[in-house]
Amino acid sequence: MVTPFDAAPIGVLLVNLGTPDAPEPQAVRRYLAEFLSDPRVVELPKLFWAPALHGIVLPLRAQKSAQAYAAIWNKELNDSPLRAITRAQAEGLAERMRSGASGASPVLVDFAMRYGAPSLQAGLTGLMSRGCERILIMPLYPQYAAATTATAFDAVARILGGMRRQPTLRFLPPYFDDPAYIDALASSLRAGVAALDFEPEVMLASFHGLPRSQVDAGDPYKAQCEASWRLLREAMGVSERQLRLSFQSRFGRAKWIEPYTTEVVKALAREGVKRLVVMTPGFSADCLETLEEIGLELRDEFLQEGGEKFARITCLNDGEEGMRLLETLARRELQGWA
Ligand SMILES: C=CC1=C(C)c2cc3[nH]c(cc4nc(cc5[nH]c(cc1n2)c(C)c5CCC(=O)O)C(CCC(=O)O)=C4C)c(C)c3C=C
Ligand SMILES: [Fe+2]
Ligand SMILES: [Fe+2]
Repeated sequence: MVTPFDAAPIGVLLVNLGTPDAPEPQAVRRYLAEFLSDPRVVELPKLFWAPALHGIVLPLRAQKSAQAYAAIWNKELNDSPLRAITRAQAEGLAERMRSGASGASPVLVDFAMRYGAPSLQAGLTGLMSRGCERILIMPLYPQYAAATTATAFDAVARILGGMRRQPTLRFLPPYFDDPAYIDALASSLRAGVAALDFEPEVMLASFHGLPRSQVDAGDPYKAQCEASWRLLREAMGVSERQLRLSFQSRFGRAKWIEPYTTEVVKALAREGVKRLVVMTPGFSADCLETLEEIGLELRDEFLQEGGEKFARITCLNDGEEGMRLLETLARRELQGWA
C-alpha cells in the first residue's frame, strides 16, 4: 500500500561535524583520518597530503587529541559532548514539532554527523525507512564554509547518488544574520553575564578559524562571522572594544584568518584586562573546541598572563534559547510541507 503523499511523515535531520567514538587514540585517529582526508577541509594535493596525514599528522595528533577529548568526555553518558548535545537537540526538536503541529504530516527528527557516527547514510535511510519522502537537512553551522556546510551537502548528494528512489530534500541556509539567531545569542550572553560573580571588562566572540587561503579563494565564512559579530554588538548595545572578535582552532602551519583568539586574549591580559568573558557563537553545541580549547587552555593562558577572572558562556546547545532558534528555523524551512 502506498501512503498518500500529504499524510507521509516529513523528516528533519540535524547535522553537525563529527566526533570520535571514544577518547582514545585509535578512535580519535579513525575520526581524524576521515575528517582530514576530506578535500573540502584540507585543500592540498592528495599525492602530497595523504602520506603526510597518515605518516606524520595522525600519529602525533591522535595521541594529543585523545588526551584533550578525555578531559571533556561526558562521563555520565559515556559520550562525546558534541554527540550528546546534538542528540538532545534532536530529541528536543522532535518534542517541539509534535506539539502545535498543524496539517496532516507528522515531523520526525533525527541527527547525524558528517564524519564518524551516527553517519549521514544511517540518518537519511533511517528517516526514509520510517516513511519520510521529504527531508529537511539542517547543517548546524550558522556561518557558511565550504569546509563545513558544502561538504555536508556533497556527502548527502553522494548518498542520494546511490539510490533508485530518492527523497525530496531541502537544506537549511546559513543563518548568520537571522534575527532569531542574533536574539538567541544576545539573550544567552546577557543571562550568562548576569549569572557571574563579576562584571567583565571585555567580552570576546571567538569563532572557529579557517585557512586564509580558503577565504582568499572566495569563502564567505569570515565575512559572515564579522556580520554576526556586528549584529550581536548592535543587539547588545556594546562597542567593538567591549565585545571583541577572534578566530580559534588553528590547524597546521599555514596562515589562518586573524586575529587569533590566543593572541587577542594574551594581549588583553598584558594590557591589564583582569576580567574576561568568552563566547563561541559559531558553534551550535559545546565540543572539544569550546570546552577544552576555550574552557581549559585559553582560561589557563589568560590567568598565566595576569588575568584574574575568566568565564566561558556555553553554546546555545539544547537550552531554551537554542531550542527556540532550532524550532523557528525548522518551521520556517518546512513551510508548505508540514
Ligand atoms: C564551526 C565551524 C567549523 C569550521 C569552519 C571548521 C573548520 C576546520 N576545522 C579544522 C580542523 C579541526 N577541527 C576540529 C574540531 C572541530 N571543528 C569544529 C567545527 C568547525 N571546523 C567542531 C565542532 C569541532 C569539534 C569536534 C568534537 O569532536 O568536539 C579538529 C579535531 C580536534 C583536534 O584534533 O584538535 C580538527 C583537526 C580544519 C582544518 C578546518 C577548515 C579547513
Ligand atoms: Fe574544526
Ligand atoms: Fe582545537
